[in-house]
Amino acid sequence: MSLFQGLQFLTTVNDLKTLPHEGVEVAFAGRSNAGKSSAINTLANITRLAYVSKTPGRTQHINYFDFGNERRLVDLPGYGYAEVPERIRKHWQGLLAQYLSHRDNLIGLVLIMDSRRPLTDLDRNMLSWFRPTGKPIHCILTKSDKLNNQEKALVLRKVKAEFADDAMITVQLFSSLKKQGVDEVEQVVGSWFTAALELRNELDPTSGEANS
Ligand SMILES: Nc1nc2c(ncn2[C@@H]2O[C@H](COP(=O)(O)OP(=O)(O)OP(=O)(O)O)[C@@H](O)[C@H]2O)c(=O)[nH]1
Ligand SMILES: [Mg+2]
Repeated sequence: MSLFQGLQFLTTVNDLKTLPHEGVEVAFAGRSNAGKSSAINTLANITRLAYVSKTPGRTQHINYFDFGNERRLVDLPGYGYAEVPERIRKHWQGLLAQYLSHRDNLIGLVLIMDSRRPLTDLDRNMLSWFRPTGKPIHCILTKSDKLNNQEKALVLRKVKAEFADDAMITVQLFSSLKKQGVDEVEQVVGSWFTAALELRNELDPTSGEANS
């Protein structure tokens, strides 16, 4: 069975103090309405695993999903939604900064961006908090079904060029609508988990059963 096919909802948390202690996790971050929840549903091949809404700013919690073997996916609250009151926006910004820069369980960041407007200032904030950790980042340019082939090639080239000097950052196009790009996400995220679990087994050979 492919990695995402076994994905199940685990829990919802509202602050950093209640994050699970165990497991390794990959976080999905992105502007509100960029298509995070849709991407998670498409990857898992389940229509209503993560909540998709036409109203931006819907995901205002940290949702945990489980792949099995203590591997988790974290759906972070979308940022940049203007209708959210300033005080709440500040709160989540601070929380995201803390989470991305200090969370030990986190092994990689999937940054979801609308392929029509990637790398906004807020996306760059996320990158600036996470890049110092040295952990890998995979940029997913969503809603690629809205672009023609030439536009797709152009945006892919543009975003790749931004990070040409950083081997820890990879980029791909994705469409939840057309289910395009699923294999590539699987391959990248799968390789992160494999590397993390191998490292854990090297450090603690008694944890080997978690890698079966
Ligand atoms: N055409 C097209 N529309 C998409 C795609 N992915 C998401 N959408 C639409 O974009 C809107 C937002 O999608 P969500 O998945 O809820 O976005 P989100 O990033 O989870 O948003 P928040 O929860 O507010 O942070 C919905 O109307 C989706 O149907 C895609 O690949 N193609
Ligand atoms: Mg969402």
